[in-house]
Amino acid sequence: MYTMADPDWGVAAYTFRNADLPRTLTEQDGLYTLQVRGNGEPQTEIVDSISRAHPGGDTERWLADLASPEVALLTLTITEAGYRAVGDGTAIDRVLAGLRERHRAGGSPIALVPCDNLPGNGEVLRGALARAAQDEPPGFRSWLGEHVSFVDTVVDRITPATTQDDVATAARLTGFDDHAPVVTEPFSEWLLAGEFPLGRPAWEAAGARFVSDLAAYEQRKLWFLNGAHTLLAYTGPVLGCATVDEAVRHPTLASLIESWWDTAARHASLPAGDLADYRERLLRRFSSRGIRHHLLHIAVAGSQKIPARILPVLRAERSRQRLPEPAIAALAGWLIHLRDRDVVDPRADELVTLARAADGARRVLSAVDAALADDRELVTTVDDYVDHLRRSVL
Ligand SMILES: NC(=O)c1ccc[n+]([C@@H]2O[C@H](COP(=O)([O-])OP(=O)(O)OC[C@H]3O[C@@H](n4cnc5c(N)ncnc54)[C@H](O)[C@@H]3O)[C@@H](O)[C@H]2O)c1
Ligand SMILES: O=P(O)(O)OC[C@@H](O)[C@@H](O)[C@H](O)[C@H](O)CO
Repeated sequence: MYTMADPDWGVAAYTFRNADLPRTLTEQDGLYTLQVRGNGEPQTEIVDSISRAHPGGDTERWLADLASPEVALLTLTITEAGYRAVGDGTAIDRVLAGLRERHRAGGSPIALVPCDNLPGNGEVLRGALARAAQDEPPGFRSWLGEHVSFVDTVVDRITPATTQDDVATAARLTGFDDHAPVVTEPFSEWLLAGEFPLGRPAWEAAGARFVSDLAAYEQRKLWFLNGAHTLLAYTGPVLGCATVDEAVRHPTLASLIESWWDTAARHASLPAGDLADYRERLLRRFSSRGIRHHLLHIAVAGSQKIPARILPVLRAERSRQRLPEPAIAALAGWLIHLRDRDVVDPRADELVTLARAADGARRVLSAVDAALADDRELVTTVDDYVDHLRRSVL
């Protein structure tokens, strides 16, 4: 959507696992409908920035694109877990293969732009590629260090998975029989920090902002938005809520969210006025009836999200001897999820076994933070909160 603001640029899009989506997009000339849903009738826009769409398995094409000096940058949206996966066929492995090809073909510089919800996502990607490249020849490794730029980003726009109803609505609104529409909210923020050695689209024409340091914005978004989503994703289903908008209307969860934001605000870096505006707007965004954002879709890969979103605030509170209820609730809800649900997480097997042990709270905490696992008062409180949450259902 941002790239559409600059007609000089286009996107060659690759999926990782999904072979149907590139086929669908190719059949409709790369066009798709963006359905923006506020509280009234959805607004629609046809996005035309995808020039080509390919399945990730099209290795020859991928390597040729990455080798081409016409390609100035690569954005990645591969989930938090995608940066952690190592070995053949992983996203990091494929990016490294592409960069190797680029180096061989003359070594034009390139910017890598990760768009996943991780603190310091540019640095996370740099670290993952450096680890994957440790046995590569020194010439290639020094090229990676000197000619590949890592751009930090914060992407802030709630965009749930597309449903069959969304497909039907898109067709009704536009007359275009689109099989790959995207539903989103009116709010949109994209912040970036880093260098683009071969240039970039004029994304600022569509509202992107380029800043020198993203840390405070990352913290605001990951703690306030994603932290609240994580809290709701693990507690909401226990209390019978299926979506974010249902959860923020549930009195217990609504008060947990407010309490989470009060707690996070005590430790956040941005000025209080900025945080107050952000949370006021967040409440409206979460309450929107136009967006059906399923909690169980958000409740994946807790092991990658809780350490970045909940634990920094919890540690800061524990250092002041406080036991913040919303952070305890998030951990208790996560334990219940690990015990009762089908768990999707790169550490699922390990975590499910730990959670189902007699001292599950301590063991699960030890898998994400050894010091917190030694905090007996915290562990007991999480255990008690599991019972409290379960009793709340009756
Ligand atoms: N949807 C949103 O509201 C939103 C907003 C801001 C940021 N994000 C970030 O984008 C990420 C993806 O969200 P989405 O809504 O597009 O999800 P999605 O499920 O629609 O897409 C995830 C994509 O990542 C790929 N993937 C999954 N696991 C992977 C792995 N281990 N390695 C490589 N690729 C993998 C999938 O094949 C798929 O193409 C989120 O995890 C989040 O960090 C999402
Ligand atoms: O899988 P996650 O938790 O990183 O993301 C799920 C949602 O919280 C997320 O997609 C938000 O909608 C998004 O981060 C809003 O900008």
